[in-house]
Amino acid sequence: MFENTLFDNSESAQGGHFADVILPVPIPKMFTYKIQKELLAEIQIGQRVMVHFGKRKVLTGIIGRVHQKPPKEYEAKPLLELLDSNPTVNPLQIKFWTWMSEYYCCHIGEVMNAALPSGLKLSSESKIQLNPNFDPYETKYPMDPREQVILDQLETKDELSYEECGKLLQLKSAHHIIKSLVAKEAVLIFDQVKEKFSPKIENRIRLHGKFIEEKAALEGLFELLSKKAKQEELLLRYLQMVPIYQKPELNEAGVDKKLLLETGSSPSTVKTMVKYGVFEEFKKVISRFDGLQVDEPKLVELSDAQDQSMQAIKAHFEEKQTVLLHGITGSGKTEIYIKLIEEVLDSGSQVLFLLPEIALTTQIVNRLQKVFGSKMGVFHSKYSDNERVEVWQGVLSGRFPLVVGVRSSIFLPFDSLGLIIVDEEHETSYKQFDPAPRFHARDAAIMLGYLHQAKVLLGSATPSFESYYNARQQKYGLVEMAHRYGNAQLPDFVLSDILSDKKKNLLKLDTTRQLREKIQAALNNQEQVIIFQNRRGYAPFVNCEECGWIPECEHCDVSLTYHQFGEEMRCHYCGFKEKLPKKCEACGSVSITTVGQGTERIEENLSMLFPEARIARMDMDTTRSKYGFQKLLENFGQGNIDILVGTQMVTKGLDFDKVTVVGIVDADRILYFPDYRAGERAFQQITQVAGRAGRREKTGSVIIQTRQPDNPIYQSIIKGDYRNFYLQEMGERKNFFYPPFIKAIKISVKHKDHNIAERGAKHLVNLLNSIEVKKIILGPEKALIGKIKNLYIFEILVKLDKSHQVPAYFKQELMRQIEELQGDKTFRSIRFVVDVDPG
Ligand SMILES: Nc1ncnc2c1ncn2[C@@H]1O[C@H](COP(=O)(O)OP(=O)(O)OP(=O)(O)O)[C@@H](O)[C@H]1O
Ligand SMILES: [Zn+2]
Repeated sequence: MFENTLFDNSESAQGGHFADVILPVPIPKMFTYKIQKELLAEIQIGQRVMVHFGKRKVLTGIIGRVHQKPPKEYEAKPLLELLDSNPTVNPLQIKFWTWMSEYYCCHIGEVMNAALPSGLKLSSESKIQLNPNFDPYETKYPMDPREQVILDQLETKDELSYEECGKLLQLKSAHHIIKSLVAKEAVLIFDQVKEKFSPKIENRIRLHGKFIEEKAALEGLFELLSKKAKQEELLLRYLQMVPIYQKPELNEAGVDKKLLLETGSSPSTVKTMVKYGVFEEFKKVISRFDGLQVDEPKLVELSDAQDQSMQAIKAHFEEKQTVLLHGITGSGKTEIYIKLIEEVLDSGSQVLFLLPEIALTTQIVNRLQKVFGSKMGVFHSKYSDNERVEVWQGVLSGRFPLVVGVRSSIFLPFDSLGLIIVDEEHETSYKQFDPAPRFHARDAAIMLGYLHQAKVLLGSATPSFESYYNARQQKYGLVEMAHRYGNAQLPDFVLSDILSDKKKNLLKLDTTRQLREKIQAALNNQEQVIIFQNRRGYAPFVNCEECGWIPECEHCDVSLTYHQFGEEMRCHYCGFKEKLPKKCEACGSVSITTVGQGTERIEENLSMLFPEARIARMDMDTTRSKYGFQKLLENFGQGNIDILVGTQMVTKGLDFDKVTVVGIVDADRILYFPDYRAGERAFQQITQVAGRAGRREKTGSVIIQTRQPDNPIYQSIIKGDYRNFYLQEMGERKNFFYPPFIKAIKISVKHKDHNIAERGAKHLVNLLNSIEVKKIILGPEKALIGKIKNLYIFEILVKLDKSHQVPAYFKQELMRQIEELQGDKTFRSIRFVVDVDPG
């Protein structure tokens, strides 16, 4: 049984076999449990087990190691139960988790927690409910008496926890009983913290079995119905949809009742035929991935430029693991991805296609779906846990050799990746900020590729400076595409001077004359407009005109954003809400005004300026629902919207024929962010949003509203001069010791007491200074937002020499020092948040 490479047989002591178990909790090590003799033959690395943790808790863990070394500090408890007969997690994944915990300074249990959908992590809090499909009189499975006890109980109670089931049966763990009930489709498991599972259920109709078994019965039926036209028609329709003469087995699954009714029969006809036993009606839980509409695949031929790029990528792959595809907006990178994916799938390997955010998935998923159909699993952040489990199982079973997903899809149980594509690799949403592991999915994907010996393709019109640097250093292959697909031209840029318009009285509701004229022209031609402003809400803050008082959040060091919808002020950091004050709380004046422009106000302004236009807004507030995005984008695509106003969500990946004008309301705001990356980000954001304009025949226009039209960065963007801009910025980064020339680690020290936080941070800096490696330590300094959710925050920035071993050694010492500090009574309750390669 122990062919597994991770099995360690080095030491054989008395006391039998032990398993080191990874538990989903933030503790430094794996916990060791004793393996009962009867489990020994079955146990494998990567299987899920249930174990006792602490006094009362039961948790699901993963077997990480099997050995014969009893733990020194405590007596090993026995495992409670094996949940899997085959491993849920493969050895490559355990290696990947281990790497991630070491690289990003966190615990492997935290990685496990992020990696496994909660549906796979049963705990004493997990619950079961009756499967809505279950009919005690119809089930084909016999139930054993203990199973019956649980089922009886569920007749009167909506739900039972694992613990309750155990008590009911007087068992330490009732898992095997529950497992069997799940297998018999009698119960469903759900996680208490998540909403209860509401399976997707379809009413279906099938012909009664007797007509399938005997042809004569069916002929008899036709005779019987020869005088009942409506019923006969329905029967014929059914036979058209389900060709039982050729394939009798198809009858079992029947057809969706809705579909059958759509062919024109009335519900009462169906009802009558069910009543007389011709048809059977039944319910079926259906997979969320069944029945996805797949259109006819569109055959796409690569252009010469695309073909050359594809050949160049393949040539680089001969020598290098990673290639950066730097292709301008609209150059047609997606079609190249598709061709590469096809080749890798044909060779029998798996492919992972990473996207930064769901906003992007809608259009690309549709495009990929047309080519790859049911081979493709989709994994995004708005999916419910059950859908995640379904994708997980689909990867495990081989149903989905291709997965398109957001950053957490790097954790799926791939075992033979051949290619990983990271689209829009510069995107900041690849970085997870909270909670740990604070990983960057692009960087993690490169490690994942290395573990699988898979190729990694990074794609972007505006590569991150890190990737471009690596490409110029020859670490990655570099392929560049400088022209748009077809005859499409890059858009024309207009730098529209806000101050000069203001002087001339041409500024109306914060729009310059040029922006208004361009929008009007687009509307006249039935073209579409995208307006970008990276602030949601109505106004970024509220202000007393007399004394300058600004309402702030009670729990955070930030001003409250005014949202017109709901007429309230909200904190974007903690969710705190308050009504708009009628009077100033400082001086009592009633002259309260809203200042600045969020997307809500821009939408309102535009509707006053262009009353005939159909305007919609796309930001976090309008896309909360699962299909919020999709609906908005569909509407926009169908031409039901003339102007789309939005936050960074509108800047990425969108590919619509009719967009000819893009307006950037306040470009300067993007530039003046106190961060060494502000320039890089501004270049990326503005280039990306501009890239949505004029992607077909007609050349688009981009209007950048600014107070400083002479700022050289705008010139670089307009000229599309990425390389020069990069070289300039990199000069500064080198001089001032910023990544990629050094490795950065940010440590945030948080506590509800300002003093303790500051003292703890100072103390840590002293300890870190004594670590003997080449480094610069900055801080502690009060964070830019000094308090969030009632915790004061001090930050320490460490800049490390990148040479071999230095960062690894430093991180190890850092974690040790933090652990030691937390041993001190004063500092015990401090939260230390370590962020490696901070965003
Ligand atoms: N070989 C081809 N045949 C037909 N149409 C193509 C081909 N290649 C690209 N296109 C079309 O050109 C447009 C731009 O391509 P695509 O969206 O792949 O660009 P991109 O490089 O991903 O741009 P961005 O970085 O802006 O997202 C799309 O509408 C796409 O359908
Ligand atoms: Zn707050």
